[in-house]
Amino acid sequence: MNDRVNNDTLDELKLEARMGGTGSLQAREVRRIDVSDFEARRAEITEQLWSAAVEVGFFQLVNHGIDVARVRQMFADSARFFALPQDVKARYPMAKGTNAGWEYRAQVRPSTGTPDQKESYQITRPRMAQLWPSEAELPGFQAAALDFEQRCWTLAMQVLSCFADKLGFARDFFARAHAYDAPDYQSTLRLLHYFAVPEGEALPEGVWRGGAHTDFNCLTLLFQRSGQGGLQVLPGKEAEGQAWTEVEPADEVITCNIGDMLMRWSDDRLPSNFHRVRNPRPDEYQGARYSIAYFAQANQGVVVDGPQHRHAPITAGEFLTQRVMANYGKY
Ligand SMILES: O=C(O)CCC(=O)C(=O)O
Ligand SMILES: [Fe+2]
Repeated sequence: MNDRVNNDTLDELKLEARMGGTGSLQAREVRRIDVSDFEARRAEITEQLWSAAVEVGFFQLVNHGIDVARVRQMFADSARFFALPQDVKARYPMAKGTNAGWEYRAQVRPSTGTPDQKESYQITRPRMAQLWPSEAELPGFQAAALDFEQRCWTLAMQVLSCFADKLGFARDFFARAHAYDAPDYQSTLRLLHYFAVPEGEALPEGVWRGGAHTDFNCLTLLFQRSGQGGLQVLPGKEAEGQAWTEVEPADEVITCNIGDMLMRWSDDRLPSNFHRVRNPRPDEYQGARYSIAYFAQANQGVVVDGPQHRHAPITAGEFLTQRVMANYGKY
């Protein structure tokens, strides 16, 4: 590792550690970008995605081609998974650093120092040996999840192809960097379940459903359910101000955010952004919250190197290891 890379990591960690406070709230427009008729409207869509990404760092896709019935089915499958007995889920544990398998109240963000009030099941296709629940435990689950994951990849690659055009890369540059059938593919579909808060109870100060963080990857597609709010975001360029914006959930839209890997790959033109999931207030729906995230992150052996080489080249595999180490001190 050279000095420049080390400094990047330290600066990011310092910033992350400062993000644990409540901050303030600020209404901001969350741009909705219609991606229907994608090939015919590519030029227009590219401009809209690029300006939302550069100016804000998060945005929403509508008419994105993943049918809402399919999204709802995936949420139903996710709920079926999390409803399995604990000892069944425990047969499919996530090994550290693999982004594959089940974890329970385990993720501690540097911003909070306390475990997020959630469980998750992550699917990273090449690492799933022994990690799929059996057909007897959860009929149809594996096939449905794989189908959904592939749809997410296709959509993420469409969005990234627009960024490739603007960055001066070949249009299929990111699709090759995230090659679907490669053994070192490491993009992840993550099912999330945030626990219900018992009626009349409030979680203690400093405990979050999801502590503030940036994502490490290139692009995140985040699916949320109407009525299950709590996501708050901070535009990348305004991180220091700590004025958070609430994102209203809706079944039909996909909230996207830029992650640290694409920030680096774009020579920092596309900012990653902090986000978090707050606890429900006593006057709000306090039941369980489910969300689904697809993290597009380049295959392990691919070298991340921006068009203007602002940062030292690094493989996507090393980059992720470094981010995990910086945040958690171990891999
Ligand atoms: O559940 C959400 O809305 C956000 C999840 C998230 O940010 C993550 O898993 O990285
Ligand atoms: Fe995230």
